[in-house]
Amino acid sequence: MKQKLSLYFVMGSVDCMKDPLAVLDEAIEGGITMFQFREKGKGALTGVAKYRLAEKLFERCLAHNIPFIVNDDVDLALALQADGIHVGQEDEAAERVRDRIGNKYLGVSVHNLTEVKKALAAHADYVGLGPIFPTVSKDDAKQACGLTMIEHIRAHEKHVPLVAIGGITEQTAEQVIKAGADGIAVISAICRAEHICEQTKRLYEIVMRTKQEGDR
Ligand SMILES: Cc1ncc(COP(=O)(O)OP(=O)(O)O)c(N)n1
Ligand SMILES: Cc1nc(C(=O)O)sc1CCOP(=O)(O)O
Ligand SMILES: [Mg+2]
Repeated sequence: MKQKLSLYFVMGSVDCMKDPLAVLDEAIEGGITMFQFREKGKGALTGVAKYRLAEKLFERCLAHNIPFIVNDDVDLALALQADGIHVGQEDEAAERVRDRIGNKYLGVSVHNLTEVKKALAAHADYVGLGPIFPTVSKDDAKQACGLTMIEHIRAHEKHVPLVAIGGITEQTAEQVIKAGADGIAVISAICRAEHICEQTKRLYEIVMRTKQEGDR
């Protein structure tokens, strides 16, 4: 799991400045290790249109052996037979989601150590900690928790697979991994890049090099 979390790309049509399929293709070519379909926000697709887009993005991931995770929508994840689901503290309860999805991947958003322990008790496969830095991609994001929260959680839960999210860029990725995250989850660092493939390659290289330097 920790390897899969290394460069976790989160995206929906609203985040993209061009065709989401083209964005995903370039990100895959650049080396993403996991993908989350997060169709959310003003102008997001719903119903059949959402399903059709998810289906096409999933096909791309399947062809390249990239785990395809659905954000929030457990019914969609089950209908597509996706690889997993990501839920937050205000979504369907993690225990119930675990019951519904069997052994598919379950990711849970956390903001502190108490929530990490609860997520582990619900048999989450990984936790998503954020926002580490201020973000432009989530309207209802909490206050940034900074690198110290990664260090704090890692000091108390040495083995939990943890991906950091929120405002992470090429400039901050190294510090995030050094603080103890197993990977970075990003929207804008990839979606807003002028050259998506090259930018993704740079992020991948930073994460992998920093993990190797730390023997992880
Ligand atoms: C990897 C990852 N971590 C955290 C989140 C945030 O989930 P949530 O708090 O449920 O907020 P929404 O993304 O649903 O707006 C995430 N999606 N992915
Ligand atoms: C989807 C999401 N969840 C967050 C959390 O704090 O749980 S922050 C966030 C948005 C991440 O996008 P960007 O890389 O553009 O900052
Ligand atoms: Mg959610």
